[in-house]
Amino acid sequence: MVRQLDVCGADGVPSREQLAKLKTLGMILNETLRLYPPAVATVRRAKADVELGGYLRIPRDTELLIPIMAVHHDARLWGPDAAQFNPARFAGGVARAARHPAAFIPFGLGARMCIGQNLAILEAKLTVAVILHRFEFRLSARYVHAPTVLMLLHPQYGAPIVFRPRSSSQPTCEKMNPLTSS
Ligand code: HEM
Repeated sequence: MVRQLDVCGADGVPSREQLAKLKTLGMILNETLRLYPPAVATVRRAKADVELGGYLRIPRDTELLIPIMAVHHDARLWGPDAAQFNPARFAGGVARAARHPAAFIPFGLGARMCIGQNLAILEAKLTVAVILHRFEFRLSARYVHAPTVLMLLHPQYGAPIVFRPRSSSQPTCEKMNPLTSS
């Protein structure tokens, strides 16, 4: 059961402990994007003949599929627990989470990487914080784990979640709540 994430004190300023909770939330989101990247692959076309790593010659105009999902699940990069949900692997930052600094690529890489990356992460953090401010929740017993791809990765049978309103005696976070602050 997910219970609580107060992200600000009574004065609206996050404490050290609350900042630590936000960092943990970022790690959880990263680990979710690692195991279940919504964009499972991206494509690049070589503008010129190029040699990769000294052993692979790629002729101009070749299209390359970059398998984001496979890179994120590669045990050579992520270690023997690559298939496990372990947000702690991001404790030292994204670049140190795997054996290669560019192993985590849910938003792509380089000049054409996702332009909405920061917005997407901010939205996700705010959404979780606002939900946790008002509800406790847990996965429904009806949930079936069946990630599948239809353009994007998504749960084939949905992700039913059971919400329970939190008691009103909990501390409030009005100043950081974009839905209620003026
Ligand atoms: C979790 C949310 C999102 C994920 C996982 C995601 C993922 C991606 C990926 C993998 C690419 C291709 C990057 C590459 O080939 O290197 C991409 C491109 C792009 N994304 Fe996102 N994206 C997300 C949210 C958003 C949002 C919120 C916006 C806009 C507000 C956005 C706008 C774009 C645009 C415009 C491109 C094309 C960039 C270019 O070609 O220069 N994305 N995204």
